[in-house]
Amino acid sequence: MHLVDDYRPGSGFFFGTSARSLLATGSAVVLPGRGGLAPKRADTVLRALGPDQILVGAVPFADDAPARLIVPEEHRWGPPLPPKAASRDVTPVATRHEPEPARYRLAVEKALHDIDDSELSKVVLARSVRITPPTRPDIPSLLRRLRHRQEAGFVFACELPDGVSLVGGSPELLVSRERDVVTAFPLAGSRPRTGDPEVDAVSRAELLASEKDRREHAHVVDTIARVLTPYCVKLSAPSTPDIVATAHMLHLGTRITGRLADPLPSALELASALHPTPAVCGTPTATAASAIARLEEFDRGFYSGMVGWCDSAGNGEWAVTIRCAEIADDSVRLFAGAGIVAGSDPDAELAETEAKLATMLAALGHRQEAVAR
Ligand SMILES: C=C(O[C@H]1C=CC=C(C(=O)O)[C@@H]1O)C(=O)O
Repeated sequence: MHLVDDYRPGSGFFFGTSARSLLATGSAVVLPGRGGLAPKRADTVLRALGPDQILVGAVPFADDAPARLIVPEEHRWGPPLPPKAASRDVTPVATRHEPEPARYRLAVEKALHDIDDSELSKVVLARSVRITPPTRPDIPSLLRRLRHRQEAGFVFACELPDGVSLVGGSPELLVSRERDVVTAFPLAGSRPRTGDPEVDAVSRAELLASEKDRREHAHVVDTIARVLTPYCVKLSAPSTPDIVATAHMLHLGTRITGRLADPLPSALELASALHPTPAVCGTPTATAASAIARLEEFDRGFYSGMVGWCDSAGNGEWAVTIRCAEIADDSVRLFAGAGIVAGSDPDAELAETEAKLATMLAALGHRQEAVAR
């Protein structure tokens, strides 16, 4: 028995790292407010919290979409969630794409023109896939299987209005704050991981040597450093990225750490100052956000937002809401995106989003039917 087994669909929240797990239930306070505004208002709520109270939830990608931030009735911390391998009987599943893969490719081509013709340097273009599983997935089992594919990252579940559960296994830390120490660990620049050690060794080397991927990565590191600098007395980041591996992907990643100045901002204030980073939006942010609104054909919802917790002292952890799905009674909607910069190849970006979608699909026990291009 793990505390995840007490997760209550309808009113639960779970956030697990490799160090510990957090389970929250009920809602003493539901914060009003849309996307970007909700975390700003939350600061007043944070200051009014009792010493044992926390705030948990998820913020969507778009500034004008409603956030889901709550003060739960109760919460418990526990040991890390033990991983569980998915069943070996992986079944193919019919998928509905938004947009169709060929249109996604076209959107990448249009983004490449925008990058040539305007101040846009990077834009993250996403796609969504809807599947209809025979029964609604059981959240504790799904979280255990996601943990198996994401041992170093974050697994989360958050109940949204209208009976929808947001569930995912994200490899990316947006920001954490513990006393006066702030950490961000942005990822950008990717290759699919095959599981064949020789092929993956070549991909790792290629990724580290790729000028295009290093540029795509640098946009995120530079922006995060620029946003965090005014809050810090000291901030450092290695000049060369590392490789962060998940079950399905290899990413370039850079751990950024800093010492915060007084008065200490809360983890939520830092997260909302950073969101949306160029790992999910682009550079410059406003130009990339309008390119996304023009080129993507679906509503991102909570995908590419942030999910996490913050306590009354302002400590907390917020992950980037990727490798996730919105689960409803009759369907499951998965999301994945890829960063586009000058030199990106539309076919490779489409393949990258497919590999990213495999994280959730495999945890759900499925694989996608071959995608027609
Ligand atoms: C936007 C996603 O991934 C981000 C995180 C890691 C690598 C990324 C990339 O290489 O494009 C993306 O920036 C996603 O998984 O949907």
